[in-house]
Amino acid sequence: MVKEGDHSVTLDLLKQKMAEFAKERDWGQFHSPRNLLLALVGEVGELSEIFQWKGEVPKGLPDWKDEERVHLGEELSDVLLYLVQLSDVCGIDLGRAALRKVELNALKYPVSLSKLVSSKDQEVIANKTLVDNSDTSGTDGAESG
Ligand SMILES: Nc1ccn([C@H]2C[C@H](O)[C@@H](COP(=O)(O)OP(=O)(O)OP(=O)(O)O)O2)c(=O)n1
Repeated sequence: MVKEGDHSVTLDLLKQKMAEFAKERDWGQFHSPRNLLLALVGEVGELSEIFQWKGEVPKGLPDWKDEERVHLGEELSDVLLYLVQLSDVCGIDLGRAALRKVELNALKYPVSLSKLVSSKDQEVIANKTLVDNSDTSGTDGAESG
């Protein structure tokens, strides 16, 4: 049984456990990349429902009941477990890929740059991807720099 603060939980362990889970039930036949992606998206929907209509909630969720926290942990886990399985059947080493992405992010958004610009511009940089990908032409088009 996993105890609180147990640092032995790794992506590899989760990958092994989920592969075992699927094998024991002969569910590998259903775990195609597309099916796992759809299951993942479904769980993201369930995760979203927890926050739906609540308005903004403070970090740490100070006012949440224990059972709400447990539920949140379960939905976060479902998302992670499907993501781990999706990566596995696609032959992607998720840990390595994520670590590489962390390094790429650091190159793309250098600390030196964030210290040069105002906090308003930092917000713009942090949301740049969202703005770039948004379809709305009504944004104020604010640019950093
Ligand atoms: N074919 C399947 C079915 C389930 N799971 C695993 C991954 C998730 O961690 C969890 C998802 O189970 P459910 O589909 O029962 O979803 P919930 O646990 O969210 O239940 P519910 O949708 O009833 O709230 O079980 C899996 O790997 N492969």
